Amino acid sequence: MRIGVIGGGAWGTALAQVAARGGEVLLWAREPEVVEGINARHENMTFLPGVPLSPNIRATGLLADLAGRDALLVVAPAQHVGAVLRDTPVDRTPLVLCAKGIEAGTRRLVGEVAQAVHPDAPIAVLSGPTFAHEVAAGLPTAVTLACADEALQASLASRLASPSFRPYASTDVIGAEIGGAVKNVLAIACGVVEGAALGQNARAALIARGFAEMTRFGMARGARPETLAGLSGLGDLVLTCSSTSSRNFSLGLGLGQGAKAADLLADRRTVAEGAFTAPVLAEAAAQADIDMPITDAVCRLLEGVPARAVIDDLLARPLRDEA
Ligand SMILES: NC(=O)c1ccc[n+]([C@@H]2O[C@H](COP(=O)([O-])OP(=O)(O)OC[C@H]3O[C@@H](n4cnc5c(N)ncnc54)[C@H](O)[C@@H]3O)[C@@H](O)[C@H]2O)c1
Ligand SMILES: O=P(O)(O)OC[C@H](O)CO
Repeated sequence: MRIGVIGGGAWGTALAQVAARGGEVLLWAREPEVVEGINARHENMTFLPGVPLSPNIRATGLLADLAGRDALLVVAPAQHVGAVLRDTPVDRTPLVLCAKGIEAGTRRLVGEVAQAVHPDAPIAVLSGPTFAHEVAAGLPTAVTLACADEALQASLASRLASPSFRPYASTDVIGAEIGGAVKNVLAIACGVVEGAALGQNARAALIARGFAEMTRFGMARGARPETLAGLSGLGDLVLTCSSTSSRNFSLGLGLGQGAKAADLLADRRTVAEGAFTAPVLAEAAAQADIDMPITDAVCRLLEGVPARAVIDDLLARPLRDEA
C-alpha cells in the first residue's frame, strides 16, 4: 500500500515516520522549507525538530503528486481539510482522517467535510492519545482506527502497525471523530485549572464532568459509548488534560494565568484545535439542547472574559444529578 500524507505539521510528519516503517511514503507539506528539509536533511525543523526521519519519506509541495497513492492520511488542521482536499487528486482513494476538530460555519466533522468533497472515497478515522514527538521517537502508542469497511480497516491497520504503534479496530467512525474533537476543548479547560492553581481535585472533577459532556454530545450524534470510553475519547482526554506537551492544555494554562486569548493565539505557527472547535461545538450543542457548561466556559475565556469570573460562574451553577 503506497501511502501519501497530506500535511507536514508535527502529526503528519510523525505519521509519515510510522508509515515509512512499511515502505516509501510521500508527504505533502505547505511550507517549502519543510519540503526542502525533509528531502535534503531528513528532518522537519519547523514542526518536529530534532527527530531524524526515515529516508523512506519523500516530501513534495504539489498536491498533484499524490495522484495514484493507495491511501492518503489527511493531517491538515481541521479548518483547512476541505480546502486542501479540493485540490487533491482523490477519486476512490481511501482517506484516513487524522485531524481533530469541527469545521466552523458548517459544523461538520472532518469526515463529513471529506465526504462532501470526495463522495466516492472511503473514509477512515485514526485518533487516540498520540503526542507526535513520542510517536516519531518510536515510543509505544495505541490508537483507534475506525472504518465502516472492515476489510479496508484491516489492511490499513496492518500497513501502519508495528510493535510500537497499535491500531485498534472499530466501525464507529463518528465516535472516533467526536472524542478527538471534544477533548481538545476540554484540554483548554484543564489547562485553565492548572494555570489558576485550582488543584488536583478540580482537574479530576473537570476530566470526569468533561467526559460526561463528551458522552452527551457523542451519543446524541450516534457515537457508541464504548468508543467514547476508549482510546480516541477518554484515552486522549486523559493525555491532553495532563501535560503541557498538549498545545490545547498550554493555551488554557496561559488563560488561567491571566493572559488574553488573542495574545496567546496571535502569531502561533502550531495549531490549538480546541480554540476553533469550542465555539462551533457550543453552537451545535445549543442547537440540539445538549448541556455543555465546560465547553461554554471555554468559549467565554476565548472571548476574553477573565478566568476568575468564568470559574466562579461555573462553580455557582445549580446542583444537579451526576448522571
Ligand atoms: N501534534 C500532535 O501531537 C497531534 C496528534 C494527534 C492529532 N493531531 C492533529 O493533527 C492535525 C494537524 O496538527 P499538527 O500538530 O500536525 O500541526 P502543527 O501544529 O504541527 O502545524 C501546523 C500545520 O498547519 C498547517 N497549516 C497552516 N495553515 C494552513 C492552511 N491555510 N492550509 C493548510 N494547512 C495549513 C501547516 O502547514 C502545518 O502543517 C490537528 O488537527 C491536530 O489536532 C496532532
Ligand atoms: O497538542 P494537542 O493539544 O493538539 O494534542 C495533541 C494530540 O491530539 C494528543 O493526542
